[in-house]
Amino acid sequence: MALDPGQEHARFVSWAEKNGVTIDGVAPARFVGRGIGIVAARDLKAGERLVHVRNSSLVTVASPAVQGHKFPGHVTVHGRLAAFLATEYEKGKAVHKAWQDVWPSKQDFETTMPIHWSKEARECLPVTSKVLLKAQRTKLNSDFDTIRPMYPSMSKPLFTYTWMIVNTRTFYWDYPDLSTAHPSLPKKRAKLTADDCYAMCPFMDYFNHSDVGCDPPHDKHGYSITADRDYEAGEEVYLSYGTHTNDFLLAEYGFILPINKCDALSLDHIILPELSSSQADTLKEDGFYGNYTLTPTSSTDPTTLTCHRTQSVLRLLILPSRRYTSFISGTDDGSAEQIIVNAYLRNLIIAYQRQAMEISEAVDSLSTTSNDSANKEWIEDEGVLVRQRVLASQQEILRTRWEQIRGILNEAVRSLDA
Ligand SMILES: C[S@@+](CC[C@H](N)C(=O)[O-])C[C@H]1O[C@@H](n2cnc3c(N)ncnc32)[C@H](O)[C@@H]1O
Repeated sequence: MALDPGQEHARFVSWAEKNGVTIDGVAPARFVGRGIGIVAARDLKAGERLVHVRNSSLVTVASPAVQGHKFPGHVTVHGRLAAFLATEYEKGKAVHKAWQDVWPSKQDFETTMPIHWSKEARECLPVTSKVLLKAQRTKLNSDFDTIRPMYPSMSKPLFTYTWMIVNTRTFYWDYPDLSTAHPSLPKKRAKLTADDCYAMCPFMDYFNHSDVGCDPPHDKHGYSITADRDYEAGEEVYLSYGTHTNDFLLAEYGFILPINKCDALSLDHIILPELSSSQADTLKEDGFYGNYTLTPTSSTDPTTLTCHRTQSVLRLLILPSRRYTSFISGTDDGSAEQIIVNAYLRNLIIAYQRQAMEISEAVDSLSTTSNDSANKEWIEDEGVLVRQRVLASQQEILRTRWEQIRGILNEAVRSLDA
């Protein structure tokens, strides 16, 4: 159900409309469990343009206000935007104050974003989320270290907050006038990487994600969002942030979808320890080391469960190496050995099921007394009840994710047994 979002959102919408955002037929609303999102304010037809955000309303490293900070060349785009927002944040009259006022609070992030969870709760994350989180923390720390000499008084908690705002609220932007956009950006479009292409986009950052939703295409004039289907007044309108698994969404955005057609599980932590060092070398040489996925399926054809890479590594593990070679070279489809490959995969999945049960039990026994769950000042101030509420919401998301994982593994075993 769409609830009234509050006065600060009405103020922001009016600020946005005066600052290059055109809004038609949609409005911000509060949704239980999803914070603020976008609701259809009237019946909408597929293809109708709902939002347009002018190029000059975006905040990118090419925006004059960000360029004004003269960040040294080695500061990443993510770091520049986070430092810019952090310096703006404490100004009572910041240009983007109305926008800032509608962002999630530090406390919201400390509840939902795994980077802020206790070590004990982080230990209960799926392996893929843990790997992403480690990379996220490394990037954040490195960005803070490069920024600190310019702003010695900038606090790490504030920088972490604005860094997470950038992480959860930016869109892919590849600068229409790239050759003059910013001296630290490559001059040729082909040289741009995803790490260069961040834009903060007012109003568009209200949209929540779904695996099926509107796309946010952009051109030199800015971003447009059109309805991907008909909507009835009162329905939530989602964007698709991309083809993301729930483990990715959890680490990078602090939520999971109840049903996610893009979901998949990594089998790396189950398969890689089985490899001898020479098998690992062979796979690296052939470009088949890691990235082994299990795709949810209700099909009784077990070959739809795993990707070609997984089928390849399983063959290297249990068959003579020439059988592996003929499989990866495509001279043999491997069907003669499929039964023993499936049996081996089944054993690996059973081992994964045991781990999933153990971690689910650890989630149930998480407690508010863990060493570092009490180190957030605001939680200390608010006392035991808040700490319990924060923990309960982290446990709920972890329980749900592990139930999903167990469901995928059970389906896989059923499919292999069929
Ligand atoms: C771009 S913002 C969307 C607006 C945000 N809900 C807010 O309150 O400002 C992305 C954040 O919204 C939340 N979110 C997005 N899609 C969601 C979904 N389907 N379910 C739950 N939370 C979602 C997550 O907290 C995510 O980090």
